[in-house]
Amino acid sequence: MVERKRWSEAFSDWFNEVIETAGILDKRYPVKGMNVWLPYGLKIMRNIEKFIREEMERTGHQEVLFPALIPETEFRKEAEHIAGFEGEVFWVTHAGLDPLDVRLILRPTSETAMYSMFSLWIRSHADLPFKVYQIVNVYRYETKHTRPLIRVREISHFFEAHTAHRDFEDAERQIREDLEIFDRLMRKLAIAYIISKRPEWDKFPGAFYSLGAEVVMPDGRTLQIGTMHNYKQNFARAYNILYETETGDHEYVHQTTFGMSERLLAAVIAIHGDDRGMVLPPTIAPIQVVIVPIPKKDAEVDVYAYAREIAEELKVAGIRVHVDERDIRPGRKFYDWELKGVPLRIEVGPRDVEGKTVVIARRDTLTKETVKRARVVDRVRELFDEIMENLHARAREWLESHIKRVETLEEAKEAFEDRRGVVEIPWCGEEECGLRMEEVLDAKMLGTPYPEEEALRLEGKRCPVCGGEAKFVARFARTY
Ligand SMILES: Nc1ncnc2c1ncn2[C@@H]1O[C@H](COS(=O)(=O)NC(=O)[C@@H](N)CS)[C@@H](O)[C@H]1O
Ligand SMILES: [Zn+2]
Repeated sequence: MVERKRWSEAFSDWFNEVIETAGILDKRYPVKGMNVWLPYGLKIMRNIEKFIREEMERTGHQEVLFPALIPETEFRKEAEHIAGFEGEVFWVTHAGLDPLDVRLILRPTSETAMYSMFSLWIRSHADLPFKVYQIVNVYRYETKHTRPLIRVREISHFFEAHTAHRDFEDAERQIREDLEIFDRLMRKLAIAYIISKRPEWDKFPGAFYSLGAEVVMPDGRTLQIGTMHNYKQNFARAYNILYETETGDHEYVHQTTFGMSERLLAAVIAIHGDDRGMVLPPTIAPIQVVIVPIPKKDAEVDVYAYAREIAEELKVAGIRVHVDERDIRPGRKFYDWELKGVPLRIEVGPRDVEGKTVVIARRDTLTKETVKRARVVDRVRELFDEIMENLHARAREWLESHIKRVETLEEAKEAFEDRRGVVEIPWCGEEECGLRMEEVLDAKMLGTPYPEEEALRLEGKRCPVCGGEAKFVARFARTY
């Protein structure tokens, strides 16, 4: 197994270098926190979005597209939401030379753009459940250290699903559906994750509760790669979103949202990558198989024709394949495609042409095997499945080896010094004890495991701050 770069000083350098050299983003754009998507990176992101759209289709969410500019009057309707985002929005104050009479904000997320329209669109129980989503760029004036894909000021692939329901129970059903959608998506990316219910003091502004999905990055810090929020009727009251019930009464709808972004790609790059660069799951790789002809001078066989014939057969089989005919050394080609994370490389030399064989090299295990020409398509497909299994197993092993259950703050501090990751501590549930633990550990409380039943084994356990009976397991981590 190739030694992975683990710790922050190596990992963040590795990450920034891969983003640049593998052709994902160009960070030289002259606005801080805003980057240019390069063709290869954009193709990967589009493949991820394809799976998101499939899930939206499967679960009856309709795609919409809202304006990016929101009038201040709309933005200021829900008190908690304003408080949460006021310091994070970009303002548009002029059109041409004229100051605007109503200032506009660039959407940081689209609740305040959508919900006045929901109020016009939703009239009756027959309109519910109402389920829409969009994948757009949103803008947040992040003041912490910006990082490509991870913490940007223009989130260029912001997925936001917004739903409305007749009651709390149906909104809860939607949250369960979001968790299932997310789990199916994570399987496609071979990513292992945990879901935590955010503490009261760290919910999404305007939410009744928030769930966060976290992965553990190679430097041991966690990255939030998805969130689901139950808003109850908080926004419906502020935006007057009412529906007529079967008995003719009028009720405020219950709402939820579900959000993800290009952080999904950050997680794929970070978690599956190794010292040679990216390792892409075949599900989202723009090129799934690269064929490298290896000519020998004065050998009369034509390795290029053989390579093209194999490429054609793979293409017809629906596999994304590329023949690298550049006039450079094969070793240089191997380097380039390994950096770009292409899951399989097929090498063909004169001996392969004569023997009707090919050599297939796996990117995830860096192993090679010789395969009969006639078996190429079948073997490639088998290897894709093996690679997905292997990547998912490695991701799960990594995650599970970075979650530690302790009983005291001292043990927690040791755990963080040792390998960071997620530390689970018994907790009484009182806010001041939670905040105290964050302070002592210099870490954020991710929340409590969700669904709760997974986490018990608390009998007799005490809160390490107040000594009170522990009712919850609290998760802490150093986060991005
Ligand atoms: N600055 C950022 N850069 C990249 N991704 C981000 C950034 N801020 C948030 N995200 C991602 O966007 C997801 C949704 O953002 S959020 O604030 O948690 N939730 C919302 O905005 C809700 N309205 C759901 S759409 C987060 O889970 C996180 O994965
Ligand atoms: Zn306590």
